[in-house]
Amino acid sequence: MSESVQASDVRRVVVLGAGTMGQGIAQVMAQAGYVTHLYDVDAARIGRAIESIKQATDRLVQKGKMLNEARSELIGALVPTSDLAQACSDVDLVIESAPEQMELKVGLLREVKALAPERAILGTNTSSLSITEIGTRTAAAARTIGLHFFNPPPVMELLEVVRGLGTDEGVVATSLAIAKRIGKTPIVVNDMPGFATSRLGVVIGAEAMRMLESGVASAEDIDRAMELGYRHPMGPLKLTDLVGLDVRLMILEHLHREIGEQFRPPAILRQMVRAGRLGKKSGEGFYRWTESGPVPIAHKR
Ligand SMILES: NC(=O)c1ccc[n+]([C@@H]2O[C@H](COP(=O)([O-])OP(=O)(O)OC[C@H]3O[C@@H](n4cnc5c(N)ncnc54)[C@H](O)[C@@H]3O)[C@@H](O)[C@H]2O)c1
Repeated sequence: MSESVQASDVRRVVVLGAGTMGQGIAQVMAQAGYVTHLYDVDAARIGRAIESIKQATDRLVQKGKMLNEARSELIGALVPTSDLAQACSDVDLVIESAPEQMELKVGLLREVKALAPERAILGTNTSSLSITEIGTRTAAAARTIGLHFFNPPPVMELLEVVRGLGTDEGVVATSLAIAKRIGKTPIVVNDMPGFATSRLGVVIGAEAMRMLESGVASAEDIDRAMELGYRHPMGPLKLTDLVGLDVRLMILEHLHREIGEQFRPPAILRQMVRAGRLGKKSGEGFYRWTESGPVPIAHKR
């Protein structure tokens, strides 16, 4: 295999998946000056994501948090695309942010590997799946790495860099340099299910759901307990709404299989996902999401 790209040579990025996370990641990468192609199987999602980025950055300009010129450069660096081959033809860094399903991610990254130059780093924003498995099954272990962003990516400071068993140390070093360039603070974590963040985060979220199920307190009071009692910036149920209940369910199912009983998904979570109550993105989860923010709702026990 030829050498993977050095951080100073990274110019062109492809973000795969224009959902909750892909949209924010594309914004962050474009803001740092990378030519950022945003791809999704669902073309309508790409258009919506670009529109949301335009609106979000417009608000930043209005609040004086971003210069108009910086916004224009950011928007100019974004390239919406439905043509995967064209997007990958000269890519240096891929950031896959498709749904949390191993088969889907492996299939997509295999396709990308066949289209991209050998120097390209294959990053995945998976919250819990094995980087080692993804790298092995795409036959690209050395240049496969976890680049785990947090929600919302333009605001959250952490980048969890996950090293698979076969990940090249040069690829880790390049990822750390990229993290600095995009203004994030990286941590390096070895590839274990749920890494350092999701493994702890979903335990609190799942326990909060079980407490709601058994009637310990209302959703807002459970959240307040952690916000005011433990200084969490956001309670676990509100955070689950922000992440997406479907995303949290997929992570819990994976960690339940990999680690054990403490990760068994609560019944209320399965039921809400079946009902299409996915949180902020569907308008309702543990809260109803309005223009002015989350509004408490009563939960049947
Ligand atoms: N939601 C969070 O807070 C959060 C935080 C960190 C990491 N993650 C991880 O990020 C990834 C994406 O999560 P999300 O919340 O953005 O999901 P999402 O459902 O909002 O978005 C996923 C997007 O991927 C697209 N997609 C589906 N199949 C595709 C394919 N074959 N090629 C390209 N695009 C495809 C969908 O159309 C959708 O737009 C998951 O791995 C998740 O675990 C999520």
